[in-house]
Amino acid sequence: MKRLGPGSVSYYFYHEKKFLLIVTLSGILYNIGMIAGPWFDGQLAQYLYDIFGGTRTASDMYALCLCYALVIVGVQGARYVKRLYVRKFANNISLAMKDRIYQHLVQTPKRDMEQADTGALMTKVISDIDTCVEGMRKFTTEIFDTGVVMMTYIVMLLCYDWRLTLCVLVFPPIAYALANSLRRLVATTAARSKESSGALSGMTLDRISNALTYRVYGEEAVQDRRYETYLADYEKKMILANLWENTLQPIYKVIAMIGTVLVIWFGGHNVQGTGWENWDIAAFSTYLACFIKLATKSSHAAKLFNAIQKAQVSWQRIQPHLQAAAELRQPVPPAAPAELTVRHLSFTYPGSANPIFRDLSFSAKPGTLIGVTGPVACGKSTLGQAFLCENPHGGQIFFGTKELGNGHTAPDGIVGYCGHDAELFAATIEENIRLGLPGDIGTVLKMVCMDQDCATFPAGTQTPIGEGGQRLSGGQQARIALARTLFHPRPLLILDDPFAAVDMATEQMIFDNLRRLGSDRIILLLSHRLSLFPKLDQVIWLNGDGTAVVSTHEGLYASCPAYRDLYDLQHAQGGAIHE
Ligand SMILES: Nc1ncnc2c1ncn2[C@@H]1O[C@H](COP(=O)(O)OP(=O)(O)OP(=O)(O)O)[C@@H](O)[C@H]1O
Repeated sequence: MKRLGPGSVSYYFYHEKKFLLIVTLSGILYNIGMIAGPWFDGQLAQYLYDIFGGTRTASDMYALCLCYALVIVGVQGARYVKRLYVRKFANNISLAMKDRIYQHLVQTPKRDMEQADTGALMTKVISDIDTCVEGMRKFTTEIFDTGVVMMTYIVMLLCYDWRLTLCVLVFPPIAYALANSLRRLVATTAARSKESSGALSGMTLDRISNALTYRVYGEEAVQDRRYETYLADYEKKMILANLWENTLQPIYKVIAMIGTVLVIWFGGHNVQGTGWENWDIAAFSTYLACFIKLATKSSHAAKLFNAIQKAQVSWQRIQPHLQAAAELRQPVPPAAPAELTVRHLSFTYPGSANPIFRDLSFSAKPGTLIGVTGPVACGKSTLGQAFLCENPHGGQIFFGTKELGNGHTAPDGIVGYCGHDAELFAATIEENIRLGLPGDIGTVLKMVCMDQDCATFPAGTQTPIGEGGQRLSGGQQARIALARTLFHPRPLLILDDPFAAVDMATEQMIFDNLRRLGSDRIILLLSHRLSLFPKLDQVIWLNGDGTAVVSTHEGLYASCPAYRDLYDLQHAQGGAIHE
């Protein structure tokens, strides 16, 4: 049997089976109890008639009222339980879905996330989950509130007068049919309003994050006008969506209620003894009350159709995220040092005809420091990220006998990565470095020459650094990010321009520390600053046209004019030390 996964709706129903059982039992109790209302209403009318006629006393009426009150308490108690657990059921599903979506989004390759409009994506996904869960909640509730209760009402009406019931039951299906025929329109307008809401969120995020740039370059008025157009579009689409969703409700109700005229006409004949059945006042009142409740319920069915249709549309959009998040990665302990072998590695960005690099092969033993450089935008960062395997690459990367495959293999305990972006978060320095790993961070702080900076902070390593590390200088941010990479033991380190924001003396000190630390590690140093390259064991020069040269500093200096020119230029400016 196929196992239910988070990419299937049934999975969520199945996981909440306990709450569903409680909802089912209390729902059946409540809805069967609902027919007691019309029955008691009819009896009350009859008792009143009998009291005036002298065949009953006031104490009979009191007893009936007491019974009615007790039944109401029981029925409403069941309703309370049903509603409470239906909410719990919906909340749990919403939490489970949001958790999975969150897991998926944080696993999405960073470049993909940057290319997607993150604000719009988040708004759409979260509101799609809400719509979807609302549809599931309504479906669950209405099975009882509409399905079971309508069946009980129909059975009761048939018992009172089956011919009249067949006549009056013609109208509610007309209301259903109308609601059903309009559900696509309702879903489409709702989907458009959601898209517009997502675009507005993206625009808001952009306006806030780039506020300074817009202000400095006098772009504020232009951006504000742009924002206004998004706002106006959102307003228009929201109004349209609400219009289709809510204004048709009274029309459904009127159609479903047309049968009331027949009930009064033919029911009156039944009471007079000239109709299909012989009724007393109680029967007439019960039948009328029951039919009105049935018609009201019928008009609610439109809301159910709309909710389910919208939920289906939302489900189709979030399902791939939920499905993809099904295979969650678990962190594993650091791998042992091993040899790195890269064979015929190639990478081309999706949609591009030109590879960033192709047929790149090299190997390195533990303790090797490899420099990667080349002209501006030659693909250094792209090569570094190939080891994270976030995007599919051609060729093979072996670490020992393990192939770093295409797909998400980053937490395999092999690769440590320090990217261009420090990716610091609003927490203390220590928390940013640790990321949950126990141990003393003092050593790595010394290694990245950050220990003295920390000593000057008011709370030392416990100092909160703000969102993105905004309370630190660029150089401090870069060193904290490097400290984090070094603190988490990995045998293969990819360091993307880690010295870009530090002075040359600090760069030298950190490098010497790296050399000591790297005695059993392989370190790839991606940089356009060549001052340290003479000290590296291997250098990879990316030409920027997809080709590359793998050699040493001396080898490249002798054979690659572009490398030599760049090195000499930096050396002349005091940026490189040729040994
Ligand atoms: N997500 C992407 N999709 C398509 N092309 C991309 C993407 N990211 C980068 N590129 C392109 O790939 C090329 C290499 O980019 P990359 O960032 O790897 O170069 P780099 O050598 O690290 O750059 P720099 O010299 O600025 O440090 C560039 O031409 C860039 O425009």
